[in-house]
Amino acid sequence: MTMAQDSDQSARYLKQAVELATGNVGDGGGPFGAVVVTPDGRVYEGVNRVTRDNDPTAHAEVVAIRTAAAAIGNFDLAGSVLYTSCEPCPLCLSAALWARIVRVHFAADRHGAAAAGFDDAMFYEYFEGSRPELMPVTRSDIPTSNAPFEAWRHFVDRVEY
Ligand SMILES: Nc1nc2[nH]cnc2c(=O)[nH]1
Repeated sequence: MTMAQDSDQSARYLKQAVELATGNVGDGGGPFGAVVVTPDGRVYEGVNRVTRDNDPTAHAEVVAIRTAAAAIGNFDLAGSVLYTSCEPCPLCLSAALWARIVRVHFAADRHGAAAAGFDDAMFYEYFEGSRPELMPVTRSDIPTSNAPFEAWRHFVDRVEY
């Protein structure tokens, strides 16, 4: 594929993600949509389902990743590209990293989301270290802290991910 064809395809999938996001508003969901495209060209869609499913993790990108992984029958989406209507929040970025997504394209950014009342930009500040008060995280190192990892290392049939 030439670079021009590649960028045409990117524009098409990004437009698809934005259309999903806009359509999702009328369906009672948040204004976010996403598309996962696998290396062999299969396309999986996701829309934000947080309020409809009472699931705070049901961001469009996470829904698209879950849909793709379930359809393919593999938790590893290596080589797949994620197109999303809005800059992925830290949750969605983490989901993409765990899925081994190779690249992310987004349309609107965290500031556009903030202007619409969403906390994406604030959560970035938390991860950058400037808003620790948002959610303190503390460690208690108990005697069995590492027992689960020891069990994992010794389990010969483990499926690594
Ligand atoms: N990128 C993104 N940001 C969000 N902020 C709130 N919901 C979402 C979502 O589904 N996707």
